[in-house]
Amino acid sequence: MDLDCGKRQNGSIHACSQRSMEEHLQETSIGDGDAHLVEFSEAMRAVKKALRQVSESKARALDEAAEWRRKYEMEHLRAAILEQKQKKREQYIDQSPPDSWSPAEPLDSEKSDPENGEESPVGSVNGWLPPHSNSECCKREGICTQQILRSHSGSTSNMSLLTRAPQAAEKASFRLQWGCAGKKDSRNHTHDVVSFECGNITTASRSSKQITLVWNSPPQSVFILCKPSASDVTAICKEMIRWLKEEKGIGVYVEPSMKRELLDDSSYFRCVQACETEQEVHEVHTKVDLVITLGGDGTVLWAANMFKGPVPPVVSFSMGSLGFMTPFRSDRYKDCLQTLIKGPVYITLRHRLHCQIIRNPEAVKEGDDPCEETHLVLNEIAIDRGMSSFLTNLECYCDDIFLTSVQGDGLILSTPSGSTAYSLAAGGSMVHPQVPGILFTPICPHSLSFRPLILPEYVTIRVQVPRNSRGQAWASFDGKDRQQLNEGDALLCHMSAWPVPAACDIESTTDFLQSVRDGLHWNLRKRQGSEGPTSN
Ligand SMILES: NC(=O)c1ccc[n+]([C@@H]2O[C@H](COP(=O)([O-])OP(=O)(O)OC[C@H]3O[C@@H](n4cnc5c(N)ncnc54)[C@H](O)[C@@H]3O)[C@@H](O)[C@H]2O)c1
Ligand SMILES: Nc1ncnc2c1ncn2[C@@H]1O[C@H](COP(=O)(O)OP(=O)(O)OP(=O)(O)O)[C@@H](O)[C@H]1O
Repeated sequence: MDLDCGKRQNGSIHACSQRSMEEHLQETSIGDGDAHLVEFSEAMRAVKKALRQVSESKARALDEAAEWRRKYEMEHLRAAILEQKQKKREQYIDQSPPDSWSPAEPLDSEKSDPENGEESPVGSVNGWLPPHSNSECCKREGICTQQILRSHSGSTSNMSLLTRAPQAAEKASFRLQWGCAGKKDSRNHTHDVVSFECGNITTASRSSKQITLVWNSPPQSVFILCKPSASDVTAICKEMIRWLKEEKGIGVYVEPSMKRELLDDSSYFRCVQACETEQEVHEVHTKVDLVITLGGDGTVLWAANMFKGPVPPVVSFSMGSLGFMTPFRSDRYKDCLQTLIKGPVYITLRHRLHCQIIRNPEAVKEGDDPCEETHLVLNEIAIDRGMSSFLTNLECYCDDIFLTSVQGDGLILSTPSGSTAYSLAAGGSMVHPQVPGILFTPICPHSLSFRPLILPEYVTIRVQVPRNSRGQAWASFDGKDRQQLNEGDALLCHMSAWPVPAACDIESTTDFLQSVRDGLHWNLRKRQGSEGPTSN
C-alpha cells in the first residue's frame, strides 16, 4: 500500500470538511437572542474539534505504521545478515585442520617454554589450533585473531580473506605474552575479566595488560608503506631496503607505485616485491612478518586500511607533522629495527571498528543488495551534514535500544586510538588505546546537554537517517571513502576482531602519554611562582 498516498487522501478529505465548516461558521451570524443558532454553532465547533482529532490520530497511526514497517524490514535484514554470518562461521568451524596440525601433538598453548620452563601463553602463534578451540573469545567473527596471525602454509580455506597462494618462505612465528607494570605475567592470558571463587568476585585477571611480542623465529619479510610524493621518505625507504637486504637478509614488499619509483632509480630494486593484484593485497598478511610505515598518522591509517582482516605487527616511523601513532624516529631506523627484529617488543593492540551501510530496502532496486561493502576503521566513522546547510537528524540505537537523536552537524563513532583525532576536536575525551570501548561524540549538537559518551566495546551501534529527515548525511571512514546516507539508510557499527598490533617505542602507556604531552601539548601551562600571597 502507498502509505504516503493514503495519508494525503485522508488528509485532503478532512481538510475539505474542516474548511467547509469554518466557512459555514463565518457565514452564520449569531444574534443575541438566537439560542438555537448559538447551540448549533457550538455543536458545529464540537464536530470540527472531533474531526480534527480524528484526522490527527489517523496521521499519527499512519506514521506509526510506516515506522513499524521500517523497523520490521530492518530487523528482517539484520536477521538475514546474522544468518549469513552464522553460516560462514559454521563453514569455518567445519573445516578440517591443516596438514601441519595433528590432534595427537600437544598444542602450543599446552607446550612448556623450553627457555624458562614456564608455560607458553595462549597467544602462542606457532602452530594451528582447532578453529573452535578459542571460539568464545571473538564471538562476532567466530575466528580468534590469534589463530590467524600465524603461518598459514598448507591451510585450505574457502573464506576469501583466508585464501592464499603458495608461499616462498615460512612466515616467522611469534607468541604474545601478557604482563603488568613491566613484569611478565606467569599465568596464561585469559579472556575472563571477572572470576568467581569461594563466593568472592575479583577482577584480578584483567585482559588488557601490557602485551609483549616474542619472536619464535626471526622475521623474514617486511612490507614498507610510504607517504607518497615525499622525497625524504623515498630516500629513507631506499636506504632501508638496502640495509634490510644486505645486513639482515630480509625480503621487502612495497606498493606498486613505490616499486616503479625505485626501479626508475636503480635496477638494484628488482629484488623488491610488489602486491599488484587485489588478491595479492588480500593475501599479503600471510607473507609478511612486519609492516613498516614511513610517513605521518595518515600513512598508518592507509596501512591499516590495506588489511581487511588480520594485520601483522606494524612499526611506524615518524615522517609527518604530528605523528601521534608513529613513535619511532626515522633517523634511528637501524637501531630501532635491530631491536624489533630481535624482540621482545611491546605492542599496543589498536582496536578497529567494523561498519556497514544498509540502504533503505524501499529505495533499493530489485536484485540489488541493500548491504554495502564493510569498512574497518582505525580512527573513526564520521557522519556529517556534507554540503547541506540543515541540521542532520540521526537516530541512534545501542544494541537496538533507542539511544538518542543527534540534531547538529553530525556524529563521530571513534575507537580509543581515534580519540585523539577528530573526536578530540569535537570535544570527546582522550582515551588510552588499550581501553576497550567505542566513543560516541556529537559534532556541534544543537542542544546544551549533549555530552560525549564512551560505550562498552561489545555493543552494536545503529545510526539511522529518519524518513522525514530534512538534511543530508554523509559518512566517511578514517576521513576517506565519503558516502551519502539517504532517508531510511542505516549504518551498523561494532568492534572488529582484527586489531592493529602497533609496535611501541618504549611501552604502550609511556608512548601514549608522550604523544599526548609532546604532540598535543596537553595541559601545558607556565608553573606559578612560589612567591606571593598564600592561603595561611
Ligand atoms: N577537525 C578535525 O580535527 C578533523 C577533521 C577531519 C579529519 N580529521 C582526522 O583526520 C584523520 C585522517 O587523517 P589523514 O592524515 O588521512 O588526514 P590529514 O592529512 O587531513 O591529517 C589530519 C591530522 O590528524 C592527525 N591524526 C590522524 N589520526 C590521528 C590520531 N589517531 N591521533 C591524533 N592525531 C591524528 C594527523 O596527524 C594529521 O595532523 C581522520 O581519521 C580524522 O580523525 C580531523
Ligand atoms: N601509501 C600511500 N598511498 C597513498 N596515499 C597515502 C599513502 N600513505 C599516506 N597516504 C595519504 O597521504 C596523506 C598524508 O599522509 P600523512 O598523514 O602520513 O602525512 P602528513 O600529512 O605529512 O603527516 P601528519 O598526518 O602527521 O600531519 C594522507 O591523507 C594519507 O591518507
